[in-house]
Amino acid sequence: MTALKPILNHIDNIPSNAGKFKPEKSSVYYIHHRLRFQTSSPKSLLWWIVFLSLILMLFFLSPTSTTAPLRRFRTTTSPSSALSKWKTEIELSAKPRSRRGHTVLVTGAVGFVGAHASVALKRRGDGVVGLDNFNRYYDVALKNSRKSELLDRAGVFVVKGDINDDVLLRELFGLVHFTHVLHLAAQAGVRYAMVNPNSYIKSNIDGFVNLLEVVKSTIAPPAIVWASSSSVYGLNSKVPFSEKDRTDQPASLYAATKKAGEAIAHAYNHIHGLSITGLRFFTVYGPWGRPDMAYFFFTKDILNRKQISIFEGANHGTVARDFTYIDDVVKGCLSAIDSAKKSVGRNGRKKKGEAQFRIINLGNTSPVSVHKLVMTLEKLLKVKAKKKVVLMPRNGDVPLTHADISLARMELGYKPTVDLEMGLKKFVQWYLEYYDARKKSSW
Ligand SMILES: O=C(O)[C@H]1O[C@H](OP(=O)(O)OP(=O)(O)OC[C@H]2O[C@@H](n3ccc(=O)[nH]c3=O)[C@H](O)[C@@H]2O)[C@H](O)[C@@H](O)[C@@H]1O
Repeated sequence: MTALKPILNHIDNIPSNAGKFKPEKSSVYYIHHRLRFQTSSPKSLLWWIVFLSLILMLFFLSPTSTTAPLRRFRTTTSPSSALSKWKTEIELSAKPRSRRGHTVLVTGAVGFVGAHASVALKRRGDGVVGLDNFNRYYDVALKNSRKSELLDRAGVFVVKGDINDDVLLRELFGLVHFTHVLHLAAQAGVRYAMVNPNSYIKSNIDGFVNLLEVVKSTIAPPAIVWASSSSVYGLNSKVPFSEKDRTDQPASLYAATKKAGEAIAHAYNHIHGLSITGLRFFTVYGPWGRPDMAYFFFTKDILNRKQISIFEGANHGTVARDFTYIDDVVKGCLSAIDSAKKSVGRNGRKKKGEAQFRIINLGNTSPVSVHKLVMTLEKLLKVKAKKKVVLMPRNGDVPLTHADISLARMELGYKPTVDLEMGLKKFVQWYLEYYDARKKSSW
């Protein structure tokens, strides 16, 4: 294993900036030197064959390997024909129906908002390519279902890959001239940051920077629209939350990484002339939603007669969220794409003028308490919940979110139309159908 170390280190240490990649002289020399030195006896020759096969196996199976585009083609067909099929599918999916249509790369395409937004873009005639790493933060079967039942049906091709894989990103941007990137790939969830803090840094900071690095060095960089979060308002107590309010008191690491994302976006806008719009989503919910969110697991637990915890603030203070229905958020994303101005920098060179930079709230602007959320679910599910009221733990949550959406109205013509009762009705209908069908198919 010590002999493997230099090579494994080399694979793990691929720099995030493509173009800077050079094989490390020392490790190549080391292997070469050891090979020459040790192949003198037949026994050591055998060991070296085993050793080299091991390395090759590790190299091709490693999830972060730079051979990502090639690894996809361990199929029955030859690698080159599978590669050209992959490229053709991407090009086909990227093609807008009309000359005025956009060509959008959607990161996090099998995620909740990503899947809905990709389908909406494709349906109205834009070209769409999805990118997603299908990670295991929550049920991968649900992600696969979003792919097969929503994206495949709409004709959106999804590349399986990570935003940290700059080789793959460069390949995609080399293949397709994207006019826009809808960047939704992220580590979501406020409370999970207590369990796995590094995943937030890896996706929301490293991944975002990697994407921006690749985008900024393309010949004609696309405009970027990306998902920030209402959580950046943190301990801000002035309501409703306006984009002008302070956002320097995050209550979770998740919020801190989203706030950092906004600062990073500003730097790339300022230096490289990238057109960037950050959308602060407010507790988005609806069909095909995220199982880690309260409305989703409350539904599951209520149906399973399992106790649920309802958070309340100090002195029995109400905890409430500005729950925003998925269709309203998707409309906001599409308007943000349509109203985005072009980036002004190119080829990584400095900008020639000011590029557009926006941060916009996408909320519902009518907060509802968690108690009311549960009562609505009880009514829709026709099951009484086993409730336990507990003091909101200090692990990322804030007592209240409430969006001021006047900027969204002005910039995007945004107008949310679905209230929590109507939205939950649609969610519950989907939930029962989806899990019922799965139960039946497993019988
Ligand atoms: O809008 C946002 O910025 C964020 O919205 C959600 O975060 P959150 O609003 O905390 O949504 P949930 O985790 O679904 O919680 C909803 C409400 O239920 C409460 N809750 C949660 C869990 C629980 O066991 N009991 C409970 O009362 C929370 O305090 C909160 O008020 C998402 O999970 C984040 O990814 C997103 O960025």
